[in-house]
Amino acid sequence: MSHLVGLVRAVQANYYRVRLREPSNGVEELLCVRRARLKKMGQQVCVGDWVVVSHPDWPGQRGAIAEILPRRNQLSRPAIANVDQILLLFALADPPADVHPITRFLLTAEGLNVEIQVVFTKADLVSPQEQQQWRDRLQQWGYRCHVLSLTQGIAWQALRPHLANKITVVCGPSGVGKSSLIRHLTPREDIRVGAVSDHWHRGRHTTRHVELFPLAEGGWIADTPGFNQPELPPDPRQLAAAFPEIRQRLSQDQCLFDNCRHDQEPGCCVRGNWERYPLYIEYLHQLETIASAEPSLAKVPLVKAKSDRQGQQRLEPLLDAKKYRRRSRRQQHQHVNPMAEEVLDSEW
Ligand SMILES: Nc1nc2c(ncn2[C@@H]2O[C@H](COP(=O)(O)OP(=O)(O)OP(=O)(O)O)[C@@H](O)[C@H]2O)c(=O)[nH]1
Ligand SMILES: [Zn+2]
Repeated sequence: MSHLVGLVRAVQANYYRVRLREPSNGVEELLCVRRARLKKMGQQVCVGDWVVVSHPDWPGQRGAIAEILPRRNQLSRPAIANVDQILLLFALADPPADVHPITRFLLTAEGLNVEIQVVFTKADLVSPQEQQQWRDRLQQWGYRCHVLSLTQGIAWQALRPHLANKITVVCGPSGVGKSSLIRHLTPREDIRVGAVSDHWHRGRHTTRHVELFPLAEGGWIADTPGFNQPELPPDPRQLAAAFPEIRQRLSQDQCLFDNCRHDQEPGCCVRGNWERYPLYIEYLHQLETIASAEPSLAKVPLVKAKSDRQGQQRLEPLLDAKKYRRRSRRQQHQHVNPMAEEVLDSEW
């Protein structure tokens, strides 16, 4: 007997809305519960999971989830499995585009290890010059972006090929047009989930409800209402990897120290006058201050607090005995500039 396989589109209380891979008996979706065995094993079903459904009740359009197929990945906030890409949406105006929130969303998305699409909306509210400035800016940061207007119907259709046959999660600040874009992209659908029950509709509009909507070109898209205050990565050591500008510099050059924080260290190839460098430093210091106050994050300390001559506390990099040491003579010949060497000898 062939398995009945489907995609979990939405989770509400103890019910799972499952879109079947192939419609069966004239039914596309089943409202499912989770088999007791899964519950006993503590296996949570989440939106985006591919599942095996058993005990279909075709007239009632009900079923039970018997098995969760292996996940490729899983976002935790909101809980969505098998995500192919994050679509980051920002408005060019109303609310105005601002480097800080844009960077925080980018950092969060970078931490998820999935593809990133950057979209600027409300192009109708700014001049073509301003649109181009943001394009250029993002390009310098290492991202290509789409610029569109929903009210003027400009360019949003060009997004379609980038979404086809993928699970896309839309994130961005409040009011940038996330739900408007999803409404444009998804065909009006008649959700036929039987007598779906009050259970389902109650709480549908809670801010944290996550749902996958089918795209006309194939694939699925989800909004992330209520997740518009992204946090920085919890570990300062992950921060540098989330900046394409830093990745690019490190792919072409090397810092003197293996665990360089790219702050004040001698021989750092990352420090420079690129636009978001001051932002990197600001976030790094914020994270290090938090990490040094939280023992769990400070297992491998990165910084130590030291009083300077004026009695002011400041944070200094702590040297890892093995890693944070001078390079061998041979390596020094290849890389080190004499100034850095001098600082090394006198300070460390
Ligand atoms: N001028 C202009 N307004 C737009 C455009 N797209 C959306 N809007 C308007 O922007 C406002 C916010 O849009 P929403 O789709 O609710 O934004 P959202 O990102 O889902 O907001 P939250 O639900 O708060 O997260 C609405 O009044 C839309 O009509 C656009 O391209 N141009
Ligand atoms: Zn460095």
